[in-house]
This record gives sequence, C-alpha cells and structure tokens, in this order.
Amino acid sequence: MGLQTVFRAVIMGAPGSGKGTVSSRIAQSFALKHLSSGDMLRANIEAKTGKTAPALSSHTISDLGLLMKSCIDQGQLVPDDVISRLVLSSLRGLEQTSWLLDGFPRTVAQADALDSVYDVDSVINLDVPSQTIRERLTSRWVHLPSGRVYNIDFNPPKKPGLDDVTGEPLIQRDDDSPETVSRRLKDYERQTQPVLEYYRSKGVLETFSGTETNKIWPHVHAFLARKIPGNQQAMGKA
Ligand SMILES: Nc1nc2c(ncn2[C@@H]2O[C@H](COP(=O)(O)OP(=O)(O)O)[C@@H](O)[C@H]2O)c(=O)[nH]1
Ligand SMILES: Nc1ncnc2c1ncn2[C@@H]1O[C@H](COP(=O)(O)OP(=O)(O)O)[C@@H](O)[C@H]1O
Repeated sequence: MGLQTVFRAVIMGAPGSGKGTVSSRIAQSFALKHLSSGDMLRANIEAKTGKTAPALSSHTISDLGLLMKSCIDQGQLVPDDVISRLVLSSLRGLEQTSWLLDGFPRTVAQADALDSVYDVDSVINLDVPSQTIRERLTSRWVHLPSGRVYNIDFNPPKKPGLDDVTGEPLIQRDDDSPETVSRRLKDYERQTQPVLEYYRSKGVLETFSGTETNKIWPHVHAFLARKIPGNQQAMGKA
C-alpha cells in the first residue's frame, strides 16, 4: 500500500453514554483500530490477579493488579501514571495505524500525556442525559474477554446470558451497581469535563447529543466520513 494519512480519534462521554457501542460501529465502518482503556484494564487485572489461572498461588497476585481492581470496583479512576503507561504502551508501534481511543484520556493530566506523543485529529463527544445512563447501566451485560457489550432492552444476546460469538457466559460488571454508577457520573463531571474544554480549545471537539445510539450514530458516521481519508473507509455505510 502507498502512503496514507493516519487518522487519530478519541471518543468521550460519561460512563454508559455508548462509547463502546459506537466505537464498534466505527471500527466496522472505517478502518480504525479500537482501543478501550477499560477493556485493557480488565484484561490486565484478569491476567495479574490470576482469575483466569486459578492454579496460581496468591503470591502471584500483583499489587498493581489489586490496586487497579480496587479502584474500578469502587468506581474511582485508576492513577494517571498507571493508566497513561498502559495506554501509551499499547499505542507504541501504531505510528502508521489509524486508531480510536475509547475511555482515555479521562483527566487533563492524561490528555497532556497523550499530547506529548500524538496529536489527536478529532474528539467525538457523546452527550447523553444522566437519567438515560442510569437506566442503561443496570441492564448492561458484557463478555469480558472480548469487551462485547449487550443490553437487555437495546441489543440483547441471541441466547439469554451468553455471548453471541463464543457462547461463553456474560456478566454484569460490579461497578454497574446504582451506587457506583452515581459515583462514576460525579467523577466524570469533576475530572473529565475539563478534558472536553481542553479539546474544545484545540478546535477538535465534536459533540453529539441524544438519548438513543441509533439516532446519534448516523451523525457520527457522516462526520467521520467527511474527516477520514477515502481509502480508509471500509464499508462506509451507516
Ligand atoms: N436502551 C438503550 N441502551 C443502549 C443504547 N445505546 C447503548 N446502550 C446500552 O447501554 C449500555 C452502555 O453502553 P456502552 O456502549 O457500554 O457505553 P460506554 O460505557 O460509554 O462504553 C450497554 O448495555 C449498551 O448496550 C440505546 O440507544 N438505548
Ligand atoms: N482513562 C482512565 N483513567 C482512569 N481510570 C480509568 C480510565 N479508563 C478506565 N478506567 C477505570 O476503569 C473503569 C471502567 O472504565 P470503562 O470500561 O471505560 O467504563 P465505561 O465504559 O462504563 O465508561 C473506570 O470506572 C475506571 O475505574
């Protein structure tokens, strides 16, 4: 393949605003690599705390894995240096790849860390009311190994409780309990809203407001179709 322009995007929005759902549609329609900080953290914790390797002794449980797990379980952000190292290391080697970052940056310190390595071309901001979010998250089911997301009302799995692709069991995230969701929404306002200002002042922020992903998605698609070089539009249909 010849020279092509690399496109770097970030998707932002409160927990439950539909970042994961919209990201997988973007990844299908455009040739972008989808990187989710939450998925990275959960995969890292599974590996580090040996949940997937029950034969390991408790000595193999790393302090870092436990720290990340306790932050997530309590609905708190993990420390900036920990998540920045994790995400930036996964971006290493992707200099020639177009990507979409989902869930990072969530603080201005993280945005600065990203900015020191890459310029972001566009930031997609999903603006969904808190009440809508609360309703959605109580019925979110996930397939942890892949990050695939379901919802009892919106996109139920073909067989109740099982992942469509692997047939493995789905779980509800501990941090999707109503109390923890409230905390995450508050932290979002306090810590992540300033990141929106950060990108607005750089002129790269594009906000999409609504209560339904199916109504928001065509606008996101049209926006990206204008922004992304033609040779990277995989199927190109909304
Ligand atoms: N009822 C409803 N649920 C939705 C809609 N869009 C996404 N969801 C569900 O809401 C939950 C949160 O969406 P997700 O993409 O995981 O959001 P994220 O936390 O921002 O990544 C998931 O269970 C989705 O399946 C929608 O338009 N209506
Ligand atoms: N950029 C980040 N900075 C700090 N913590 C993060 C970051 N991304 C994810 N986390 C941790 O992982 C949890 C789940 O994140 P995520 O899967 O992105 O949630 P959601 O999709 O519901 O917004 C967060 O509540 C937080 O504890």
